[in-house]
This record gives sequence, structure tokens and C-alpha cells, in this order.
Amino acid sequence: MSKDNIYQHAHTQVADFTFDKKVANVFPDMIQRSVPGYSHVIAMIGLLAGKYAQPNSNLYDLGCSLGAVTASMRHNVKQTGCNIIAVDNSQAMLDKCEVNINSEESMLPVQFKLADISEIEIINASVVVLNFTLQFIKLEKRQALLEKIYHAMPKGGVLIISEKLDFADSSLNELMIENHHQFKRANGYSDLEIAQKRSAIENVLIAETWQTHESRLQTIGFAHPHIWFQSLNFCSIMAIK
Ligand SMILES: C[S@@+](CC[C@H](N)C(=O)[O-])C[C@H]1O[C@@H](n2cnc3c(N)ncnc32)[C@H](O)[C@@H]1O
Ligand SMILES: O=C(O)C(=O)C[C@]1(C(=O)O)C=C[C@@H](O)C=C1
Repeated sequence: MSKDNIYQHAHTQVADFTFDKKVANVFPDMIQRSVPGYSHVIAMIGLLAGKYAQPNSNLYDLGCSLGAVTASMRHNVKQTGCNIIAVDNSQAMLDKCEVNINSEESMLPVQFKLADISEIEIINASVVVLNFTLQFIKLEKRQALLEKIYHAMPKGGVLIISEKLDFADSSLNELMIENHHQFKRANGYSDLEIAQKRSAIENVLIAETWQTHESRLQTIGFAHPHIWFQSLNFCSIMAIK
């Protein structure tokens, strides 16, 4: 696994973060060292997909990156007639995803789509996963995307959204950010790397509060929106149609 050293040296100007080739090359190391509980979330999404997938339906991995969620669902889903659709708008990510997924044998077919998840058609979706993806979608597009997903789901379908969280209480928010930085330090990132990454994602990763997620999901019609996992300011939410 290639080590993430993208922000190791001082950049004269830190550009906005993008999922380009450089990031795709180090992504497994980057996300593992940056997101507390990432491996657990991946494993549990497979387990949840195994429970909620309905026969003859589609399972969507939206913002699939290198295919970690797709691989986990493939290991767990035994229902017949299922099909995974892995979507990302980064060519660099999707190219590597296709190689990773095709290197493993499975009965579950995977379709790869290079597209903006706000633009695609979603059909007959018993499982939809946005694992650390919604946070990169423009705020004004989030409601419409989730409504589209809701209308494409059969009754009993599951939506899983993993996100970085913001907290309304600004001192709690600061505490969470500081503790997350401590997690990154413990994983070998320097203060310079942490600071430069923070400014790179500042205008790109827009975190929302749990209350915003909950009320949006309830307004759309989803049942039982709840946080099933949280570590510091990272969580995973599920809701049922
Ligand atoms: C943090 S990564 C997701 C990690 C991945 N789901 C996993 O579990 O390893 C976010 C991904 O979302 C993709 N993305 C961001 N905006 C997108 C959009 N509008 N349409 C499709 N993909 C998008 C990025 O290219 C990136 O690969
Ligand atoms: O590095 C951070 O501070 C993050 O917020 C982590 C995070 C994410 O949540 O998606 C941000 C960008 C990279 O894709 C990997 C991880």
C-alpha cells in the first residue's frame, strides 16, 4: 500500500482537495489513517447489505473510490439476482476500482459507472451506500439526491450514509476536531500535514450536524434514521424505507 505523503512538504499555496491520480494512488493509506473506524464501517456495511439486499434488485455504491464497499457487499450478499452499481466521477478512482474488483471472483456482478451521482438514474435499489461521499456533494444538491434515492427504493430498502459530522456547539466542535487531529498524529501525520490537509478540504468537504441529517431524512420519508456507529466526528447513519 503506497503511503500518503501528499501534504508532507510545505505547499506555497494549498489547492482545493480533488480525487485525482495522486490521491487515488495513496487512497487506502490516506482513508485508513484519517477516518477512525473506517475498516469497521466497511465490514459492517457488508453485513448490513447481506441483511437488507432484496432478491432481483440493485445495490448502489455511490462515490465508490477504490471499491471497498463494493468488495464488502460482494462478500456478504447471498440473495439471488442482485447487481452492484459502483459509481464515481473520478476516472483515476474508477480505473483502480475496476482492477481491484475484477481481481476477485464473485457471483455478484458489478457495473462501473463514471458519473456524477446527482445526475444518474437510480432504479430498484434495495441497498444504497454513500460512504463518506455525501459530504462532498454541494449542499443545495443533497436533498434532491436523497429524494431520488428514496423514490428508487422498494419498501424495506436500506440507506447508509457515513459522514464527518459538524456540531452545533462550537466548543464541542473544536474539541472533536482537536481529538481527530490527535488520531491523525497517532497515525503518523505531522502537524504540517494535518494543517495543509485541513485547508485543502475546507471548501470541499462540508460537514453537517446529525440534526440536519436526521430532519432531512425524516422529511423525505425515511424511517428510523439513526447513527449506528460513531468515533469522534465520524459517523455512519442508516435509515429504512
Ligand atoms: C471519501 S471518498 C469515498 C470513499 C469510499 N466510499 C470508500 O468507502 O472507500 C469520496 C468519493 O466520492 C467521489 N465523489 C465526490 N463527488 C462525487 C459526485 N458528485 N459523483 C460521483 N462521485 C463523487 C470522489 O471521487 C471519491 O472517490
Ligand atoms: O482527512 C480528513 O481530515 C478527513 O476529513 C478525512 C477524509 C474523509 O472524510 O473523506 C477526507 C478526505 C479523504 O478522502 C479521506 C478522508
